Amino acid sequence: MTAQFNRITLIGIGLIGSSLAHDIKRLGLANEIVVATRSAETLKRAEELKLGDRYTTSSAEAVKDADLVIVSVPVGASESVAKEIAGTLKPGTIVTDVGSTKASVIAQMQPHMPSHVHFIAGHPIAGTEKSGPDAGFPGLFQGRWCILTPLEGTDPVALKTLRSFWEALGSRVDEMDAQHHDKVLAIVSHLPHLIAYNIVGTADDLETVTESEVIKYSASGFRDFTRLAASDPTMWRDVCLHNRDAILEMLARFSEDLAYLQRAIRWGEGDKIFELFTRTRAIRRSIVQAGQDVDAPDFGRPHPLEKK
Ligand SMILES: NC(=O)C1=CN([C@@H]2O[C@H](COP(=O)(O)OP(=O)(O)OC[C@H]3O[C@@H](n4cnc5c(N)ncnc54)[C@H](O)[C@@H]3O)[C@@H](O)[C@H]2O)C=CC1
Ligand SMILES: O=C(O)C(=O)Cc1ccc(O)cc1
Repeated sequence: MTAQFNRITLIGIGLIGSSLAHDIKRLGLANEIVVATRSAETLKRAEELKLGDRYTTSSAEAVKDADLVIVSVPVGASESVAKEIAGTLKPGTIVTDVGSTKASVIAQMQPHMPSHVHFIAGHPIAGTEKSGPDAGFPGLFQGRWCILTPLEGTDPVALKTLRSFWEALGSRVDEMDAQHHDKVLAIVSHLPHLIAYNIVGTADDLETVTESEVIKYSASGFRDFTRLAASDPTMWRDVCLHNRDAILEMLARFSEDLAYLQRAIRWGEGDKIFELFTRTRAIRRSIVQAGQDVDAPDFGRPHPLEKK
């Protein structure tokens, strides 16, 4: 089978970049993978893991002659990468990213992109709490959604090519505008991470319960939060700063709803508590029914209700 791309350049080779490298190699999607990252130490590790065919700390060098460039760095580093690569991109290259926020990444990158390339921002809704080149694994994107946020005037052929790249990795692809993406992700991903960071921080600050008791008796509820709260601090600091408005809106809603629950508990309003818990239980059922329960043993297989 012929490769979909001759040369794919991966800028940033942490969890997402290295997972992409594993799959591009495994599925033969490129004749050559070029790996670029800022630190020489990370680059050396990527080479030891045989994630690419060529390695460089110069992003400008790495993108020369690339057909597809995928930027997988913390969202706050997007502008510096865009500036670095702008001068060496060849005509027709598709430039994309995987950042967890989209409006800010577009604002940082788009102005620097020469008119002869196709810049289309994207976000695979797949990951773990781990980071770095050792954290990646083949199959991360299988059965998961990838959201593309094309702009007015985005070339439909380039969009189709990028879509089929993600589909080749086993992802399902949706398109939406960047602002809407940022709102949706603020509630389904960013707020849960902030709640996790906060609850684990609260437990850490308690004077009347010791740290060893928290660890010893942590039922799965708390344990699930500690997994999310172990996520990369640089990445999540950047998400907070670069999806500020949507996150603040969701935090305000969350605080109001928490106050409602607090009041119901204070006044012994069992019916209100019961009604809320019944409603939320149904959401979990819908996730399972939609084939989005990633912990299920058959996750990633095409869902029977999904039209191919
Ligand atoms: N971790 C996750 O579960 C997911 C992360 N994302 C997004 O993917 C992007 C990458 O995240 P991870 O791979 O998890 O992070 P990571 O921390 O594992 O890797 C980041 C990589 O970027 C490199 N880097 C940082 N600044 C750079 C710069 N200025 N120039 C070149 N390389 C630079 C680092 O050396 C490292 O190789 C982030 O934007 C994140 O929001 C998207 C989906 C899931
Ligand atoms: O580890 C988890 O549960 C995640 O939620 C991973 C994740 C983190 C950030 C994203 O933008 C998308 C997915």
